[in-house]
Amino acid sequence: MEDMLRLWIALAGFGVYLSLRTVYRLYFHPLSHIPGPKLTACTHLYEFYHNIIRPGMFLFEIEKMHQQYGPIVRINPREIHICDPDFYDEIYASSSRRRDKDPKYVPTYALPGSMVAAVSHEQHRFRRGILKDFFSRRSVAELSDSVNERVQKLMTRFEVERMNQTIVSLDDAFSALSSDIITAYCCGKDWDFIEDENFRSDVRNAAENAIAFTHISRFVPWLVYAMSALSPKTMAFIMPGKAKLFEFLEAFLEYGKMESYTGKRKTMVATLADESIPAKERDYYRLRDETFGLIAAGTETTAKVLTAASFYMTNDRRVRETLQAELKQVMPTLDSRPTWAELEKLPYLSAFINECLRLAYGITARLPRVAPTESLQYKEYTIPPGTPVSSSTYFIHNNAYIFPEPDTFRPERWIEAAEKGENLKKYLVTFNRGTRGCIGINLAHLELFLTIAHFARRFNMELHNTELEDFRIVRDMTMGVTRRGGFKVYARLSRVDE
Ligand code: HEM
Repeated sequence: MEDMLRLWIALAGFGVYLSLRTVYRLYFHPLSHIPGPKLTACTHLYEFYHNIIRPGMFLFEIEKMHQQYGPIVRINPREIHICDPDFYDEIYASSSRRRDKDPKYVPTYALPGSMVAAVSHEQHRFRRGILKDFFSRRSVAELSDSVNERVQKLMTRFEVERMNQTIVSLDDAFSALSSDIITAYCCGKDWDFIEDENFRSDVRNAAENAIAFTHISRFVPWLVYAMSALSPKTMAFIMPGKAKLFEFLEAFLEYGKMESYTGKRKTMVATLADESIPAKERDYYRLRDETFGLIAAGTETTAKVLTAASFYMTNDRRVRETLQAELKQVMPTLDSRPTWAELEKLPYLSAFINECLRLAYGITARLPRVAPTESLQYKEYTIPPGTPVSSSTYFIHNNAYIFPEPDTFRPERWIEAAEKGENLKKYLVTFNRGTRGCIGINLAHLELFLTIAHFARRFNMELHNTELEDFRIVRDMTMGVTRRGGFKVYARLSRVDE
């Protein structure tokens, strides 16, 4: 009887706590003046339901909130989403202003030792500073020959598939290419996935595992730390793809610490492990997470844009013919080897790549940033310091005011804007912006220009089991997911006439 009484008192106490918390969140919380549904202001369960029970659907709920409440909404008790492209650079500000990551959001990446998961501005700056020279325009340009070598290897492989009239899974092929490029740059050697019969990529499998856990990791953050410490056997049971990659990485980490890539430049791994770095910033978990993060970030994102490119150049004959006609100017024969700089000067190729970047989105997740010491002012709303604020790429790239008929693939929009003196690129945020934006943007551009140019100059395609609907995003699992998972293109290749 006494136990029952205690239980009732405990339940009543909990009920009072929840009621008081609800009243506080609704009427006294520093964000109580921000528009949005009462339910999202009161509880995280709304997001839990729309991201875990209905995996990856919260992004579309945010879209509905904006339709009802306007450009600024409180999407959960402690977070704001702003759908106004002209406010983007305030949220994702450059180095003169401090931007932290949200500690409640970084478990999404399940890589606590990486730069992408560093919460404070200072820790991030330190981690990014170690590697930033590898990704400067000059360093990446020096990498051109080695990237070109791998692109040519893939083209030779495609030539064999063409002669055999095989149906090629282009997304697997591009994933093999991008993971070989970044692994070699990072660790000093690659897995040679391009030569694998099925373009098998353990990086791709690991990324798929990570995507499946992305929202769960955030709601159950201790899982991330528990997973990091799992024995290889247990990890292999829960996340076979990630376990396999970690297994490979161990050997690569050892190799990368000793070997230099070009003879004059150290590998990224060796640089991360250098004795000048404080010991706790170069332990095994830190090296493993950073390397995994670099390889995963450099693989699926780039491969996704290349896959989209292969589809859009085939889906519209006019696009393909315009692209091929322009490419012939710098690639008079199928064996021509234009430089990156020469390709960048081609207006239609550049416009085509921008349009692929727009509709591939990169990351659809909302990527919150925190201004720790600064109040942000959005119209009449003051956002207090310490508030996580975000603006999803998905909404900016689909903004019909900036990109009329946003669902239509139309490279000409970039050329027309340039002719009118409009800076449309300001609204292309596939790589995010500011201090925490993509470090790999130059490398991604190099890969996109070289691969698309050589592929489009040499091959035409007949699509199989692939249509426009396969490129519509139906879920946000950090990466945008379609009805059949990632972007997939199946095609039979044929040769372009000299
Ligand atoms: C088309 C290809 C790519 C796209 C769309 C893309 C997109 C992005 C985005 C949106 C972010 C911000 C993530 C966040 O805020 O949490 C990011 C960060 C990052 N990206 Fe990329 N990326 C691409 C290619 C690459 C490549 C080739 C690399 C090479 C290693 C790379 C490495 C990274 C790293 C390390 C970060 C974390 C940067 C930081 O926290 O300072 N990315 N990328």
